[in-house]
Amino acid sequence: MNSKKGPADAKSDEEMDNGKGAFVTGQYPNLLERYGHAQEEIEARLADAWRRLFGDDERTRIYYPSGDDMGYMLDTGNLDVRTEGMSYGMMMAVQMDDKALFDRLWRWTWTYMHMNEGVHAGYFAWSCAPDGTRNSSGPAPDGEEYFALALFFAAHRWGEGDPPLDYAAKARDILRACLHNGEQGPGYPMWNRDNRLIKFVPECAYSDPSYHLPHFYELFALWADEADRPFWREAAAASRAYLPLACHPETGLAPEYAYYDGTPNDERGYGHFYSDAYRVAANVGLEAAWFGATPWMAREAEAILRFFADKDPADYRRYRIDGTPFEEPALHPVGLVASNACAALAAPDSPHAREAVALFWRTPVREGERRYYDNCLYMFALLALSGRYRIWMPAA
Ligand SMILES: O[C@@H]1[C@@H](O)[C@H](O[C@@H]2CO[C@@H](O[C@@H]3CO[C@@H](O)[C@H](O)[C@H]3O)[C@H](O)[C@H]2O)OC[C@H]1O
Repeated sequence: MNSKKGPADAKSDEEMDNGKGAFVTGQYPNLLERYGHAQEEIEARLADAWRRLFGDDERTRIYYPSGDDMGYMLDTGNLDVRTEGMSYGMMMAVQMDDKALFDRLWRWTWTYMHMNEGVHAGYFAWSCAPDGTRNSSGPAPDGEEYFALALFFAAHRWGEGDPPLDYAAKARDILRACLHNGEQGPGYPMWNRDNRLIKFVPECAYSDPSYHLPHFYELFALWADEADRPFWREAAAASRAYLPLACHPETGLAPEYAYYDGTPNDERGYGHFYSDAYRVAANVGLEAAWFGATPWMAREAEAILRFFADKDPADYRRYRIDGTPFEEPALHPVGLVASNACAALAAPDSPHAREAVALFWRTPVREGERRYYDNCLYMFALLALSGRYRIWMPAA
């Protein structure tokens, strides 16, 4: 891996796709400051959002302590606990250097969600009730990928502890299951071993564009089992090649689910730009902050920013990826505002980047029943736009 190459030094798409690995910048753009906010103001906003999400404000909280040493993130709209939310909470906690919170979330996850046996052994049940009862024995791969990276970062910030706080060992176990389940008995890998694309669920043959995190896979290529490192490097390249196929060239919108050739998958009625898909903009933004933007990433960010520039969040809808609106309103407009703002990291000079970030800055965290997903995307956006969403490397 090369180092000290900043986001300004945009790489060609080929350079990112050649399987040789991306660049660690070691520097994180603070777009909020660049766009005129004082550092104290930014810190205050971060602290306030953190309090609202993880404190005891019943209007905005999404975290609930449980017993002496556990806690969970509640999907307040569905009244369940999801691997998505638990892994997001862990990623937020490690970025904010809150080990106590991280450990509470991980203990809950390990106790109630981790599966030791059955066809999905080594994975985590994607949805549980707040008392820990499983609602499903199936996993959702976006949880596993976030768990793995959050655990590596925890190991690098705080060191390995006793099981289950042996973070890096657990991260490697998860990634091993993700690639090798099914090789010696029943089960399915979470990545298609031939095309190297992440699946929507292990037993299906299609993908969810918002699950593609090439910037995570570059780091798995450094820290996973040695034998699997080449796969992770290739998975990063495969995802970078896949996203341009899945995202509409004019609007930048991705469908929730897509086939391996990128075409929207309407089989289950989710081949449109809806909740899951909002994360593509945030992912592109974070990848740009970490490793720089390829020309495609900059074009993709510009397209999304342009598409939403003349739209009022109160009127956000479900859209076909060509931009045709449905009557149905967006379920998570605050999350969409937040993710769109992140896209500015890949195109900071685009004419709509400042407006998107200003809109986010004017938007408060969400209150009410549907707040969980919005507020997760909100916190990630605040971290990314302030240069506080970072790669934690192993101590030298
Ligand atoms: O069928 C399930 C499938 O639903 C599950 O996917 C997880 C849940 O949906 C995704 O995020 C949701 C986006 O919409 C918001 O309204 C929800 O609050 C979010 O949770 C999430 O990324 C997936 O992990 O995966 C397993 C399948 O069996």
